[in-house]
Amino acid sequence: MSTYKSNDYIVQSIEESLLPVGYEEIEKAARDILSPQAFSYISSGAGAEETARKNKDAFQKYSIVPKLLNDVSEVDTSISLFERNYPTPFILAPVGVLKLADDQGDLAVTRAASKYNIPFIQSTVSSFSIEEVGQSSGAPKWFQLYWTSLEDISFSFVKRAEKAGYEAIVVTIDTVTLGFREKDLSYGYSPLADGYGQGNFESDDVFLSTVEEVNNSAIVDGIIKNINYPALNWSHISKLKEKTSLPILLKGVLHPEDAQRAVNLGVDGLIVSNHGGRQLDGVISSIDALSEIAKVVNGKIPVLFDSGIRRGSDALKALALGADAVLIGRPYVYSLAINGEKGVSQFLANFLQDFSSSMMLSGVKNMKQLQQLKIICD
Ligand SMILES: Cc1cc2nc3c(=O)[nH]c(=O)nc-3n(C[C@H](O)[C@H](O)[C@H](O)COP(=O)(O)O)c2cc1C
Ligand SMILES: CCCCCCC(=O)C(=O)O
Repeated sequence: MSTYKSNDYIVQSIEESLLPVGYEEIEKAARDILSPQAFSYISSGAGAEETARKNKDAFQKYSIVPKLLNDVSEVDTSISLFERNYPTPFILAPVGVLKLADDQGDLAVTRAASKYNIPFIQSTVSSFSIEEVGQSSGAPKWFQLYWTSLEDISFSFVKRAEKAGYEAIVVTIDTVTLGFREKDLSYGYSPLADGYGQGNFESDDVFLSTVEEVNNSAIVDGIIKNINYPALNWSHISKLKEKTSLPILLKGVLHPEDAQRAVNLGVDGLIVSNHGGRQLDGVISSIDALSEIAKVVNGKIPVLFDSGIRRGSDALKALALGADAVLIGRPYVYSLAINGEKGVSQFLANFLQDFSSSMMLSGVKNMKQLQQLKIICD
């Protein structure tokens, strides 16, 4: 369903109110459920968490200027991306090690996503394999690639994703090495060591042929060695283009010149993101980076956005500032921790209600009108 009438979802929300409604309450409930280490891994940012804070604060600088009396009795939230129609402009961001939040991890998330036909981007370091996630539900699936130091492993993942029916490859470019995450370091904690991030690796023949012994610690060491790849550069993206016919998106773009170069190279889409403040601390908030990048790209390829989306009005601002679609991250991970598949499903119902109400209250009834919505910056 892509057209909403007033309060389509709210009835469902009240009947199934197992999940807190507001983001802060959801985060608090997840904190109460998860171990301190797990909560810290999900919630924290790198360094002094300056960027993680900026992501949140920056949204408040932007104000919506509604234009009213436009008969919004029905709003159409549908979009089209890579020649496919989607009922909403939302996508679930790639999040590794989801078993940390719930035993069913990626499987629970994709089942919830399928109810709303929302694409799920599976992480390279997912808890389940491409094949398991591929078969878990009818949700559209994209694959997020951490380039590996042994290229054959990267290409093996891409081929497996193609075979399993995935519809796009998202190359994360901001994680050539892991950010300095002070809280995780203080705890001495890595969810990889708990075995939560090896779904794709333990089922990959090319990777397994590189480890001396097939046991947990060899696999974990192998993953860490492989996903740290500081040599990543534009030539790898060109090479990937030759290897797959799937659309390729770059995730983690913040500089307009990188956006321009990606367009020139024939990349199919960009994700403006600072990885939720988890990589380089001190970088620009994603929302502050968005408009300039959208301007440079000028509609040539889709510009997606993440980092800091918590509510419908945040999504509204990002879409009005030039995003073609928006990725949701931490809110669905906390909802998963609180109530598994049902938690994610409930969160999405509330989020969609919030978003469609926000459209109505802004006086816009479709994505085209949303792109024209006036936003002022303090
Ligand atoms: C626990 C966690 C794990 C993540 N794992 C990945 C990952 O494997 N690959 C990736 O590209 N991004 C990963 N991200 C970043 C998200 O895709 C997204 O950019 C980020 O969550 C956006 O910030 P927000 O959640 O604050 O909105 C992860 C984020 C979190 C919170
Ligand atoms: C400790 C393993 C890290 C894998 C990378 C997952 C990720 O992107 C993140 O932000 O965390």
